[in-house]
Amino acid sequence: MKAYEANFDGLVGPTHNYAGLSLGNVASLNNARNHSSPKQAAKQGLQKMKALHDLGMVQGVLAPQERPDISALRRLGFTGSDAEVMQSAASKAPEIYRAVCSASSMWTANAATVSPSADAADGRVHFTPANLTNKYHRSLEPSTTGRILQAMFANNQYFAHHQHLPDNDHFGDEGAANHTRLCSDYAKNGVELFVYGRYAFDSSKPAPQRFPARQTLEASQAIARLHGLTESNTVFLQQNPAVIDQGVFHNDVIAVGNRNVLFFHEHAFLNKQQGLQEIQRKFGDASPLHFIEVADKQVSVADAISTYLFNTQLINLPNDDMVIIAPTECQEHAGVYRYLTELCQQNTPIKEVKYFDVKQSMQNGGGPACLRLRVVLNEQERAAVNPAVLMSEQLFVTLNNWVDKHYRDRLTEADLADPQLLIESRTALDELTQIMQLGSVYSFQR
Ligand SMILES: NCCC[C@H](NC(=O)CCC(=O)O)C(=O)O
Repeated sequence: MKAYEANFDGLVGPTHNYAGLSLGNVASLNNARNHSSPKQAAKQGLQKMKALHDLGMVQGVLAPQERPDISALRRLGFTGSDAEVMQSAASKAPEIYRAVCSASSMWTANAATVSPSADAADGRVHFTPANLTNKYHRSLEPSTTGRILQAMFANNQYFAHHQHLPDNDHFGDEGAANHTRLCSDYAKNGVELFVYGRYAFDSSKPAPQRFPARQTLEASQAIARLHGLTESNTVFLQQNPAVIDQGVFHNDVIAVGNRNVLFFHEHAFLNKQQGLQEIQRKFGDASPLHFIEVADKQVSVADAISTYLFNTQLINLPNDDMVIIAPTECQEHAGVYRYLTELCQQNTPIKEVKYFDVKQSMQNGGGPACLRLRVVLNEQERAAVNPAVLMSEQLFVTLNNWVDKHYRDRLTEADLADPQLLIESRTALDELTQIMQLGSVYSFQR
């Protein structure tokens, strides 16, 4: 049976803002406290989704989360009406308040790890929401993410949903941002590559010194067990601690894979040669595997981080050409633009680059690849997906109108404490759950 790679992009939420919450993420810290435009951010995301849909891809939408997260504040001892909770947290604990306002669920590469049915022992598609323990603002996401995924992939004949890993740094898990799958054909058994930043239970092993490693080996191994993967279709590779210390907070800032291509920077991995050999051995030789390695003298790690050359989507169009979906920052950087232009003329499956403006997201360290969760689906599985979450001409128009109706053009830190913002956000999400037929996934609806 034919299988497709579907991309589920995060719809940017109404509180999108720049709060400088992510130590180790250069863009997040550099843009801290700038004003944002939630409306523009949501529309940039919708444009990318619609463009991929128009290219003939299966494109879906993942709903945003409820922010500010009032239940998180109540759990921390803030009391009174919702407006009182907001205002007392904003004045007494502004750093906590900013965290509970983050629209960070927009980066759905961190929503979950997904294994296709062709790889899993029980022949189902497996989902494990990421616990995102390393950053408080992101640790608020997994339970709601789980509910949203269950509402989208509701048929347990085809879809298996796991609880997120234990909420502890030992099992720090950042989802698909540290996971990529190589295969000769989406429908066939592939090699799932898990990239981790450190060992949780062995402090003698290499680890970054300056910035946190968000993903542990033990978390990646647990996901592989839960999904029923085997030794022969998994590879665990350590990220180079030196690049984490330069600002590569997820592997998808320095490497991306699709089908028979792994595109990565020279300094991405520790024990690179050994790792690549293992990938090649497990991939087999039924079809050619392309390792496209970018040397530091071609593009430095710093330039990779500022342009997000590797936070690109590698997709196969229906005619089977492989295309790179890149942020316009790559086009604006002379060296990276030259590299990409030359890449398309070489003898690799990559034939073309398409550039998209996702600046509102980029300014928080999220490129095109951060904005999407990949789910490989065969025809039966695809037919079992909640149809209201799949992009179409109609859904594109509906969601643009919905954004126009509910979103602000401009948001500053002071605006986050406005009780009206909570009302606007809940009104918008309540309507969205009807549009996307999700049921009552948010706390305020339960
Ligand atoms: N995959 C991209 C994730 C980007 C995300 N940024 C943030 O949460 C920044 C939020 C802020 O600083 O307002 C992160 O670092 O996890």
